[in-house]
Amino acid sequence: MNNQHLILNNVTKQYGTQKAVNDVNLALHAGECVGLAGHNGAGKSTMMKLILGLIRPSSGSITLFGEDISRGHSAAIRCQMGYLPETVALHPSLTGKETLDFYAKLKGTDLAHNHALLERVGIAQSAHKRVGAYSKGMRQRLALAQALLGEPKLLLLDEPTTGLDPASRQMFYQIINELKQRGATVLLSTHALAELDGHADRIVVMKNGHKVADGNMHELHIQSGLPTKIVAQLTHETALPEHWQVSGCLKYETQCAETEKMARLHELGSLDNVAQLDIHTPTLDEMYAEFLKREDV
Ligand SMILES: Nc1ncnc2c1ncn2[C@@H]1O[C@H](COP(=O)(O)OP(=O)(O)OP(=O)(O)O)[C@@H](O)[C@H]1O
Repeated sequence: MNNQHLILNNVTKQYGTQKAVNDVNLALHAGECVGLAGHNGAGKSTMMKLILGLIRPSSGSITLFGEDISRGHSAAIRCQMGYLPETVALHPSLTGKETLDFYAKLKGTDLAHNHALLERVGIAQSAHKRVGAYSKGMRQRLALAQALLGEPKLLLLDEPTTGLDPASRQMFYQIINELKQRGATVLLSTHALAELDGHADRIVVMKNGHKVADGNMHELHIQSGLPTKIVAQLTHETALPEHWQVSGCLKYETQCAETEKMARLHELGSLDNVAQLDIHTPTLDEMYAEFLKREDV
């Protein structure tokens, strides 16, 4: 069975002379959480709007759940999607429950599930409070509940954790995990890159409308070309190749491409020779900075 929920095939979206999304290819699979990173204006929101069918591609095609949606979505496809926009405008005089009921009616989902949904995002006790009296975190939780209506198979979240406290972020990623386990696909854009480590299965980096990197942490490390640093404290004097530099008493360090790491470790010989070993891989922020330095786009 094809587990690709979404396929973007050479998708470009042009406004006048500017290409907000430029020849992007992307496939998202069932049960996958993909982080979408990029500076302001990189094309992240435009990509989400294209997937949602709010705008149409200037060229290229988009396939969602096996259906070509480049010229519009069917109602059946729309029901399988959930969207949390970057800025959520909720009516301040409605209560949390009334707000969710309103969106459920729009989406045609069963209102009977709404209380459980409010419980799931942790605001059931404030269900009858006016949204105008909610904190920013509570409003974001309510907006997330709205996006979860009807158990969507594809969830698009535009900077969902901005302004959330650590406990709310944790709850948020817990819900994403549950969705993934049920086979849903999550595409999440963020500026808080470090947060994606451990939560996103893959990260896509956008620059000036182009996709400049795509992969899991290990693949991004290889794509970035940044070195891995290995520091070894040995138990006794050992002859090592000259790319190992002395950095202390019986302490050696070397830098190499990620793909050479295992070969370098083998050079240390038996593990009995090694008292301590530290392997430093670049952080996601360092890799991201490296991708954005590239001048080819
Ligand atoms: N409707 C529009 N008309 C003209 N230009 C647009 C339109 N929408 C987006 N753009 C341009 O397309 C580029 C990409 O914008 P987009 O909103 O997709 O970026 P983004 O990565 O989501 O940025 P941010 O992180 O600031 O939300 C920007 O240069 C923007 O000015």
